[in-house]
Amino acid sequence: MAYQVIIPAAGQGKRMEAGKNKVLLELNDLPILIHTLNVFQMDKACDGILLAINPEEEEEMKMLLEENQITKILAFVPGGKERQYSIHNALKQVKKDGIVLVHDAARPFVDKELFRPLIEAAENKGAAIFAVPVKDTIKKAAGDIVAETVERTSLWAVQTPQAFRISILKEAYQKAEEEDFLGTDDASLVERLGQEVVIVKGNYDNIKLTTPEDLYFAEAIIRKREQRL
Ligand SMILES: Nc1ccn([C@@H]2O[C@H](COP(=O)(O)OP(=O)(O)OP(=O)(O)O)[C@@H](O)[C@H]2O)c(=O)n1
Ligand SMILES: C[C@](O)(CO)[C@H](O)COP(=O)(O)O
Repeated sequence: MAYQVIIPAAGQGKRMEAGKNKVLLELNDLPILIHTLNVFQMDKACDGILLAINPEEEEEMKMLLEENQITKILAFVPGGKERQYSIHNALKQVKKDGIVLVHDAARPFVDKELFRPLIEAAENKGAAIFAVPVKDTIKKAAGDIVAETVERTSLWAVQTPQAFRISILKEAYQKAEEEDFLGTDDASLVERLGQEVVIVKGNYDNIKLTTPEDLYFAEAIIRKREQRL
């Protein structure tokens, strides 16, 4: 059940329109990055964190981690131009075999109590991802004209963490680099090996903070959690 986790945190947050890396924005007086790192800092099964950062933010990030007693960092690695390249830089530092998770720093509400089935699926089948059933109707378009309504029952909105046997993820990233393939998630690289990827149902709270509206949802999720305490 033990795992290492790669956390990409080197984005620019352009869609958040905050003029800075969105994971440095504060939620409830704590940077989004710290909310996310705390999940893994507190998870006994997490052996270590490999954090991909923008080198220009290294000093600020290291100070935040020290202030918040994040002690499980195995490596700080330089982010790349794309999310995939940031993760690849971190993956190169992952030494031992076993299970690795990849989790967006921009998803602070992930529930570690749901990790067990995800990790067990990766241990048994090699690759597993969190996802939730799509709630909206999805259509393909040609320009602004509907081309097709996609049958919804087989559609999932994919999240992170995504969990992999380290050897499989390394092979997938190697192939993607050799073939100059760029995917929007790690599982898409693994699928290109012909590897089965298991879907494990996540929860709708595990949103990726991407656009300004997501911060409203984030405040509501925090309030809901505070009411439970
Ligand atoms: N070159 C990149 C791009 C993204 N990320 C990280 O990958 C996660 C998911 O990416 P996304 O939500 O797209 O973040 P940004 O790239 O910052 O957002 P935008 O596309 O709006 O700039 C985030 O935690 C982000 O920090 C990264 O480490 N390196
Ligand atoms: C990996 C991911 O979070 C799964 O939904 C998503 O694809 C990341 O997309 P982004 O545009 O890099 O945020």
